[in-house]
Amino acid sequence: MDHRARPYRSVLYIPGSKPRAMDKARSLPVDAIIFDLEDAVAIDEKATARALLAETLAAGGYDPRAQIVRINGFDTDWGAQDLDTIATISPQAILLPKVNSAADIEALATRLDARAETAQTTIWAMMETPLGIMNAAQIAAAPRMAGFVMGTNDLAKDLGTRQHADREPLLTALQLCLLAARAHGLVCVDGVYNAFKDEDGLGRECRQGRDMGFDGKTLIHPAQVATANAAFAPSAKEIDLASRQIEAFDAATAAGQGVAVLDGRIVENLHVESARATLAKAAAISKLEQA
Ligand SMILES: CC(C)(COP(=O)(O)OP(=O)(O)OC[C@H]1O[C@@H](n2cnc3c(N)ncnc32)[C@H](O)[C@@H]1OP(=O)(O)O)[C@@H](O)C(=O)NCCC(=O)NCCSC(=O)C[C@H](O)C(=O)O
Ligand SMILES: [Mg+2]
Repeated sequence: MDHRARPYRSVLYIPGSKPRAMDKARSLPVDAIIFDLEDAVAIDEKATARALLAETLAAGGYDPRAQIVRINGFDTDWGAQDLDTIATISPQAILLPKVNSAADIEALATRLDARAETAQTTIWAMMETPLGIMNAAQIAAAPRMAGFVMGTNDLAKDLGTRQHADREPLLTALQLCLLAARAHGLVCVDGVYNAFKDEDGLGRECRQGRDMGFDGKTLIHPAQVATANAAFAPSAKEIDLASRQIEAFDAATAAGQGVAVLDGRIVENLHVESARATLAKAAAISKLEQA
């Protein structure tokens, strides 16, 4: 499936060191999984997590969920070995943490190009450093790029922001990354909500992310999945409006007019494009949930 056509409402991180959690994910209704070898894995567990993850992914059972592996950076003791091990199972996508520039992506792409097993592997970038945010457009345009994941914890740390429920200190960075992702046809998913037992707070942040234009939210616990799936799916009202906009525009076109009027508002070709995208997203979600 084309990476922009598939839903990414819920993108769950799973530590590569936790076999029970990796097993549980085979039955969770998530759109995508990030199998993590980076920050969720303690230093003395890095090697065992890497081997366990390769074995677990080779065993499979995660389709139709999108599967992304977050390796450690190449400036650490583990990044090169992570890639060597994970490459053997032809991963769908590699997520590179703390990306600062297009050169970081090009270096990973060169390593992937050198192996037959990773011919189809795409690259996702963690957008979580001030330099990375400033270089978002060139990173989005780099080879093999398919998606951005906002790393709001690292970003807040580097910026020295205070925590605000409305995330005001982070909004410029979030919007810059969305702009760059959309300009280059990438998926863009929002950062995690750390208080995983606070359903109301998560719901608010998901709605904010959806309003901004994110495709979905990264999650840290299964209890967060339903909230994200609901927030990032087109609502029944949106689906109804989209269908009626298409109908009204088709009728106007048949009558030789370029613009329709529905519920007191104009409907032009660009609105019909959005309406078709809404219906396509709803259909993709329905297909994924039935698979
Ligand atoms: C947050 C947790 C440490 C909580 O763990 P725990 O106390 O074990 O949770 P529960 O007992 O409530 O778990 C219930 C069952 O659910 C399974 N589980 C828990 N978490 C996950 C998960 N992420 N994926 C799949 N399954 C999960 C447990 O195994 C239990 O199963 P069972 O026993 O069979 O019923 C824990 O949730 C956790 O470790 N979460 C992931 C944390 C993580 O990945 N952090 C790194 C990513 S966030 C990040 O790095 C952001 C970014 O880089 C930035 O800068 O912002
Ligand atoms: Mg991070």
